[in-house]
Amino acid sequence: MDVKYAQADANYERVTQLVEMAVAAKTDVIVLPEMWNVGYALDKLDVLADKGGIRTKAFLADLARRFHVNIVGGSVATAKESSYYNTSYVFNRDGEICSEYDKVHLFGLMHEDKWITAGTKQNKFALDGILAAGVICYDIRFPEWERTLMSEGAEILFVSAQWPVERIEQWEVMLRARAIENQAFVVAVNRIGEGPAGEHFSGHSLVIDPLGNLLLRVPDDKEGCFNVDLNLASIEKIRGEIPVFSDRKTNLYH
Ligand SMILES: O=C(O)CCC(=O)C(=O)O
Repeated sequence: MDVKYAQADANYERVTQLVEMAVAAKTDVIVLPEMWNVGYALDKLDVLADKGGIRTKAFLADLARRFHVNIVGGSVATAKESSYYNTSYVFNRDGEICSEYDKVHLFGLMHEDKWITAGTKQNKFALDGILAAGVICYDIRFPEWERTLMSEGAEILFVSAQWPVERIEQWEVMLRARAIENQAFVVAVNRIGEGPAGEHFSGHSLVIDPLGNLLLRVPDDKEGCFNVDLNLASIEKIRGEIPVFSDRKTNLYH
């Protein structure tokens, strides 16, 4: 998705169009990018942040219920009490909220930490009975965070991002590593388009299997809806052959 800077109405409308495209392809789970409601309009959050996430929660719940589809709702800028957050909501097919996650690792290079308050909670949920976890953008640089989220049986890691093109090779390498080390599918959605200071986001969304193989690499700068089938049955064999979770020496780690 090309997120329009500081233009909430246009972005909600575009998400509706993209969700309609996705459900036409009989999708089970739809994944959105990071901060899709207003982009990184950090100095305008007093006006633009979604207060209490009320608009986004009603919007995603309605889409999920109406189209009977699970939605990993990327993230949006929210205002909660007297602070701003980079918040992800997950809704199941019945339009019920499964998770609310505030981004934990804030990206100092884009001054996110000056405007946004860091979350303190994990993001784990089940969709159609499948255990999964979610993180946002810079969170992927902290493998101990993904390990924490994935160590109790989660099979899919969802990632939503506004990751700039100049570090897109790092994005791909780290995501493949997160898939291999956690023996899990990684579904990573990155926005396209330009930020307010001329930052370029190339998309390059990825779906990766538990062995690190690419199942999908969306062509750069292409907006749209892209579908992949995940063979979840493969996970049991992979984790059985090389049991990294039970081989951990947690007493030696900090
Ligand atoms: O870690 C990076 O290189 C990019 C992170 C980022 O852009 C973000 O978290 O918003």
